Amino acid sequence: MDLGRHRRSILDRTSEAWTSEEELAAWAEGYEAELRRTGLVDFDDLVIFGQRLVSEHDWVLPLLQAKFPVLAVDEYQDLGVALHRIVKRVAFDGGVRLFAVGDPDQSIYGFTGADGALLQELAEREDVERVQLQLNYRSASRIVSASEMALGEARGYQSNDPDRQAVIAFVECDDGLEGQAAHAVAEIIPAALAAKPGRALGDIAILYRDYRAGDVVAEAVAAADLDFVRVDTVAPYRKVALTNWIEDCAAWCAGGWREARPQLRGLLDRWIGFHRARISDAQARTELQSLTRLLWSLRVEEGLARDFVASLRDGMLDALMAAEPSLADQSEQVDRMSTALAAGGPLADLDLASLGGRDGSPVHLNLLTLHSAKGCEYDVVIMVGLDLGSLPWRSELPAVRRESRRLFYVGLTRARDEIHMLYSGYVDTRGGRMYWGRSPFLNELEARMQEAEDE
Ligand SMILES: Nc1ncnc2c1ncn2[C@@H]1O[C@H](COP(=O)(O)OP(=O)(O)OP(=O)(O)O)[C@@H](O)[C@H]1O
Repeated sequence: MDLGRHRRSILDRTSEAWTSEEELAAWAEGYEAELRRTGLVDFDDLVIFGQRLVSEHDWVLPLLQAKFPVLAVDEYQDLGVALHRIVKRVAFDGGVRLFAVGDPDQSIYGFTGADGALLQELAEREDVERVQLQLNYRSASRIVSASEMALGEARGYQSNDPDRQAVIAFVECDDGLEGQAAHAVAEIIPAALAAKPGRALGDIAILYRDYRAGDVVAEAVAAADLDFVRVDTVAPYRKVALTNWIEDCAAWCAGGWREARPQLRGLLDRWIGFHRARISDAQARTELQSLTRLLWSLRVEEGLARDFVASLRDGMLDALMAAEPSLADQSEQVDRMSTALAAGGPLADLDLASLGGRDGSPVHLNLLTLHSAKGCEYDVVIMVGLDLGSLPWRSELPAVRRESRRLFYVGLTRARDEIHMLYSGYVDTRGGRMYWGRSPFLNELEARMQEAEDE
């Protein structure tokens, strides 16, 4: 167990759980003492202090309730004990109305201390009304059943359109990950594009376990001259509120303004939200007028994303970032965005519409880690690297193995119409090439599908 996880998951410092890990507790306490001495807090502190604030001070509750009468929590399965305790305290002691959504089967952040069982615990309370959704509007029925078989648990999910056709393919490829990526590019993608009129690259995703696999896939996709967006840790910039806002402004300026997609009002509200210091109503009005004028002047049918971002920065954004120290981390991502868009950068040729549509862009193939695919959906999902030693790792403790299985489940449930599972039967490790066979998840899934067909 690492230091961060120890701090995040054990809240009571006098408990046996804290003290029994003597060395870890000493390190954690020494680290925290150093933070306090230098007047710093780290990300874990934000949650730990928040938890202490609401737990130890009753007066905070009515204040929170007055300002936030309703608390909505999405992806509840990703919460750890500290956030869970905050939610319970403000909802059940503080009278804040709670609306929580989640799916324990998609809990894939156990390594950060997240625990899907906390959602179950919440749902089992007598004062909580539990609503279990059963109808799946996303995936064709065979995909819904296959996902349940992959999970190994009957959940009773039904597709809303039982007649929709699906492709579920187990594909063995020579040449490891390179061969799998090459096969996806040369065979699966062209066939998928041809299979449905109007389908575009943006309706297809390639999912992989980590950024190293992402590099291999990106290389194959780039070699075939396909446009793609990559959402993982080596993406050119991270998605933060400011970069999302810039992308949405780009979507609006590239033609979205005609149909109010996105709405200008939302862009303006988010702009005001970036100001941490309180601004007067008059100031806010002036800002909004200037921003509306600026965005209106930046509308173009076609143009380079680079010019747009430069104008937005010169016009207003740089001044905001300079004035708001709280935006420092986000400004760094805006700088990374500008660098990626600059001549010679990986996104140098990106046009405005594509910047606006980088999430769900109709013309860009999506390359994502399984973790970042959560919450997304595509017509066609291609999962690569489904070999033992990659997904799952070879020797995993049972709890880790269960999480790997859920990761596989998350991948499968992203697909609307087609799911392609690629493997080679071996993995390349530091110790050389290991012929451990394909993922046991595939063996089980195929056997269960066969069994169901035979019945
Ligand atoms: N009542 C409905 N009628 C028609 N389509 C719906 C309905 N509810 C959801 N959908 C569609 O089903 C798809 C999945 O919905 P959504 O993304 O909200 O599911 P989710 O539970 O968050 O899924 P996951 O957690 O697996 O990502 C979306 O394309 C959504 O538009």
